[in-house]
Amino acid sequence: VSEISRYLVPGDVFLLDGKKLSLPCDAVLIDGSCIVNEGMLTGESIPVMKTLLPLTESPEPWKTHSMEDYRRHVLFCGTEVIQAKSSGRGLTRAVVLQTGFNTAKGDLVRSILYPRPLNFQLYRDAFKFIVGLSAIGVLGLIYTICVFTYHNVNVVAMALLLLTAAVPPAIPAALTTGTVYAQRRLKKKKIFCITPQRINICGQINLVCFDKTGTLTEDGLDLWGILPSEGSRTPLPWGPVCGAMASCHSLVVLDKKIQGDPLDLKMFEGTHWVIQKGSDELKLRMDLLCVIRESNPQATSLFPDLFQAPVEGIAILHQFPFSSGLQRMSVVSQKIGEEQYDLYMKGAPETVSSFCRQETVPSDFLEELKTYTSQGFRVIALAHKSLVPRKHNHVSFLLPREEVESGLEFLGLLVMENRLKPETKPVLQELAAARIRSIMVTGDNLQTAVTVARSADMIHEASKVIIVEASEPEGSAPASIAWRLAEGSKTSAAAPSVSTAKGRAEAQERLLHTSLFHGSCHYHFAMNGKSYQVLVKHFYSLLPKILLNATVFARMSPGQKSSLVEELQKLDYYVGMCGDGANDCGALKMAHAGISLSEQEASVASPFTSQIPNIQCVPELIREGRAALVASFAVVKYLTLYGLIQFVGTALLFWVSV
Ligand SMILES: Nc1ncnc2c1ncn2[C@@H]1O[C@H](COP(=O)(O)OP(=O)(O)OP(=O)(O)O)[C@@H](O)[C@H]1O
Repeated sequence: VSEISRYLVPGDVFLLDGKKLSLPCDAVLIDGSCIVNEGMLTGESIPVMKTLLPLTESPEPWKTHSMEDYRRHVLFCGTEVIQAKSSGRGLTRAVVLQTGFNTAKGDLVRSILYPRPLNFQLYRDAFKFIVGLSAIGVLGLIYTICVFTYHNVNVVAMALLLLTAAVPPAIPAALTTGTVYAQRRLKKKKIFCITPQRINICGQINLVCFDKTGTLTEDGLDLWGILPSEGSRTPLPWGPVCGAMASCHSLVVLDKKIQGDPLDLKMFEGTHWVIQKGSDELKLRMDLLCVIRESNPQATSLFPDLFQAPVEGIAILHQFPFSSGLQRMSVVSQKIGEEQYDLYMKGAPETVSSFCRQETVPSDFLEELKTYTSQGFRVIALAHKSLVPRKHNHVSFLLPREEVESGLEFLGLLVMENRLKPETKPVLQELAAARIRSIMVTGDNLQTAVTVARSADMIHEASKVIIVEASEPEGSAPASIAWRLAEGSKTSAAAPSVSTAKGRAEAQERLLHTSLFHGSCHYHFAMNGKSYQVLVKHFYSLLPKILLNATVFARMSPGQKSSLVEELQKLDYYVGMCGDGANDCGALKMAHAGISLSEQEASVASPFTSQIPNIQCVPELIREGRAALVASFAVVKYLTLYGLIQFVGTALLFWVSV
């Protein structure tokens, strides 16, 4: 494809033969599936699975899907196809959608050539300042014309001399000198920048939003435990839970190494199974990925029950990939040598439980979830369904996702450790000491996020956390907001002791009112994406007051993350955003200074990219921004003073000399 890429036009069909390929255009997959590295686009270097566009009646099926759905079927220009798998009907095929500047890569080049105009006070003031100087220059011009016309001398050259003395032409250059040197220093610290004008803005940042997983906490979370919904808890016997852990992931084998989402990786490692390609021996097509039991004697002796599985392996027939918006992923799989198909789902516990038959969800599900999230664990739920072979034959996985993902059986919870990176706490303390606000914006559970924020010192031990729960209007009831103190918040000693439930509720309400409106104690608001959405829609006038003290935003979708950054900017904050994943892209672009933690040198995702995967880059960038700002300002002051002295001196000379 690369040789003929300049001949490609939208509508052309091309074949992918499985070799590595850097895509020359945006294309939609119509047959087979691909594994792609989209680091250039998202800053995230984990391989992403692209599936074929489902068949629909619509003449333009890609337009009927949401952006999130659409991305799962589109191969973007500039990204790299690592593997292409056919669907058994010949080679993998894709249709060209866009070429040249209209593609994703074109977007990157365009964002470098024509960055988004900056609405920065410094640049606005610099413009006003130059207009002021020009006015002085024009006065000088009039003065010279008057003086020299009176004495009948060559006016033009002299008049221009005075005009240019007042407006130093080097001012724009002076404004960029600081940034050029700062950019060089940042590069040495492995922080890359595609829009150098933003470096000056970094000096003004007074609020930084942080993503949690992979940014504040470690990416490779260790599997802490499994909590099956029924049966004995240790050791884990073969069954659907084991099947889900072995097959419900989007891991791939590249260069003999298993790669993919760190969460998937840890979960799969917990099973001690291995990934292998289909083979004649297994009576499976070569392009199918399967997970099989490993005959590792050491592991077998450690986990005897795990290895007494009545199945040889599981073939993964189809994947419905994970997306932050949906908060879940599922796979259709088949036990090797059996006719039956299985659907396994994993994702956020609240989301997964909503797809399950309610009788299969344990009655203490919410309490168990709270127990683990309040200790700061990351909790994932698993679910399963057997697909009836008669009805769901070999094309079962081509059925719409919603149809397959229904009436599931709840299997249990996976509990993963959420360890803070060693650099997180000192950096957050440094920012707090510099009076720069830190906010956590995450897709994870609210209680987990609050606990992590407390352990990272984002919320001080003595501070209260007030959970804001806003609900949509229901029937005749209008939209409402409820406030409640989060678990672990110390109630004030001054709080009156009330024994009745009603009295206690009233006392708590009074306490909240006092803390909120009379500033008697330090408090932080925390809310989830749903409540944030309701506040934006129904309580917009209250939003600024809440945002001024909100520190934790959990279960935020990518769209809500960028909307939050925009709302904070409306409050005149200079907002920095530091994130690592594809779900942060919108917010990274929206912020005054978006910093993506990525192995890539540049991505369309954000103006700054730090190759060192921790938040130490944030104070570095603010420091360099301030240095650049101060240097630029000092040079501008020097040049202006120099120009004005020259202006006055020349004007006096003109007066004296003629
Ligand atoms: N690979 C995955 N498979 C299934 N569910 C997942 C997977 N990764 C995350 N989840 C679930 O979806 C939720 C949202 O994920 P998302 O990637 O948006 O945010 P996050 O990784 O939890 O946090 P952050 O926004 O801080 O990176 C997670 O809290 C988790 O419950």
